[in-house]
Amino acid sequence: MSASEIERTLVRLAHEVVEKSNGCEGMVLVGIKRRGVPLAQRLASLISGIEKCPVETGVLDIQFYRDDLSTADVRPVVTPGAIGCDITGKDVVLCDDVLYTGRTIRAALDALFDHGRPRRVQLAVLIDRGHRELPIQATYVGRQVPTSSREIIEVKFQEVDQDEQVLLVERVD
Ligand SMILES: O=P(O)(O)OC[C@H]1O[C@H](OP(=O)(O)OP(=O)(O)O)[C@H](O)[C@@H]1O
Ligand SMILES: O=c1cc[nH]c(=O)[nH]1
Repeated sequence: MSASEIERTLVRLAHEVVEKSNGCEGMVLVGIKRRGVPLAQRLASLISGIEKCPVETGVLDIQFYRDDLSTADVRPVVTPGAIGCDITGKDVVLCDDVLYTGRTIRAALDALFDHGRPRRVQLAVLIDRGHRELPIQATYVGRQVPTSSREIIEVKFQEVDQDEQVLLVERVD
């Protein structure tokens, strides 16, 4: 995906979030580090522009220790720290760049509920590449990309990578 395709996709996702949520009252977009954070901030800004109301954002810091991208033996490590917003009673939209096995989102849900009790939690991802290992599904998907387990989706955002594109690359062992 080029920068303009990413932009168009985010505009569509923002409209979908507003439509499904019937506005943005009580909404908090929580980004998963690293690239979920700019995703949440950009969507919040777009939603805010559509609805003419402020939209809060937060951050969850979840990192994985894993030897490769396909094994089930991964350990999510949630970095304790402020999420940066109050989520109790709120309509939380978790945001991440890629949805793959679903393990990051499972860890994110655990971490989220350590911070409070949201009214509802939805999930927005830029890319769903399949290969789920847990029963997790995104509410909002930018693009479904069928992949083989030898392939990797590389999302590059200006804020993190000083580049803006999505690539499908072959994994090198
Ligand atoms: O569904 P899963 O199998 O958990 O994979 C998805 C996660 O993998 C990527 O993060 P990564 O671990 O590569 O960290 P990074 O974004 O900090 O590079 C991506 O940003 C998602 O958070
Ligand atoms: O292909 C993948 C799988 C997990 N996370 C990514 O960023 N890309």
